[in-house]
Amino acid sequence: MLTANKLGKKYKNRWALEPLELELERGMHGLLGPNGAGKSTLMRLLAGLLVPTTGDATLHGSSVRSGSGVRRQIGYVPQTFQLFPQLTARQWLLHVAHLKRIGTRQEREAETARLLRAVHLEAKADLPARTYSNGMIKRLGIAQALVGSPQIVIVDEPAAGLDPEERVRLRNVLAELAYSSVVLFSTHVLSDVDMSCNNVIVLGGGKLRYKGQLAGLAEYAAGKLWEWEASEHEWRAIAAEQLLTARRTKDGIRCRMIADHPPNPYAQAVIPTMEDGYLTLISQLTSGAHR
Ligand SMILES: Nc1ncnc2c1ncn2[C@@H]1O[C@H](COP(=O)(O)OP(=O)(O)OP(=O)(O)O)[C@@H](O)[C@H]1O
Repeated sequence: MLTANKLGKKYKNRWALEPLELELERGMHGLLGPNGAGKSTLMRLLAGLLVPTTGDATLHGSSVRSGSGVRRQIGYVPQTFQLFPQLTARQWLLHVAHLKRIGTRQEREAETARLLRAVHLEAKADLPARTYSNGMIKRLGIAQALVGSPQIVIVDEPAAGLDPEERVRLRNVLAELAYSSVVLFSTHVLSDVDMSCNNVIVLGGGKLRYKGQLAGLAEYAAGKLWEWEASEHEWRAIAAEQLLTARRTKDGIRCRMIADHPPNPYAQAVIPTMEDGYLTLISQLTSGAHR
């Protein structure tokens, strides 16, 4: 189990991440939060790549910064992943396996073949990386983090810049890993969390705002989500940022809005999704209600 105990990071006088407590068990954990919320800071602290200002992160009781034994149990994939464009995926993974001191050449070759299969890169394994799509490069980034079978896999924004097909492929790769490892990934794509995670962590303004089951996030919007059919005139009178969605229908414009009270007599309360709950929580932060 990966545990954060009063884990926090300050730059000068400002908390990038206020001290928080977390316990991550095997499975998929989504990390959400607006830009600057502290997601990368948290992930780098958990991966042992940043020195915390307070507290520590531990894996089965040992600090993630206590040495190479623990470090080898944590695979980290940064937002942008640099590789040598002339190397093939196979050459790159063999090189990483060598750096991670994986046994004999034969063992390194077997590990490389296993990982190429795991991230579905076998067909392109012997082509230079400069010929790869963004999605393939991300999958290679994940494969290199998996060399040596770490128990913890931390991925910073795996979905960024990928087309929907590659996103699904990558999500499935992570979901397969989560059968046997702790997988933590950050994203701005709520549907990726909705489709693959049971557990979610929400950061906002450097603070932990929510941790728990995905279903619990929807509760933030319970009784606050309204829908109604507006005329074009009414719709134009509502500030765009107040609406979650506005969809043209044959009778007008179907508006969806978060508000403490019905915005008009025709608005009906609707059952919120996890995305509605997340947006409600974040809108409370920006309005100051949850500071
Ligand atoms: N090296 C640093 N020096 C000073 N401030 C930093 C440093 N790294 C991060 N910060 C600040 O800490 C806060 C959290 O940054 P972080 O990168 O963790 O956010 P994030 O949630 O990952 O954002 P994004 O979604 O934009 O990637 C931000 O206000 C950022 O400016």
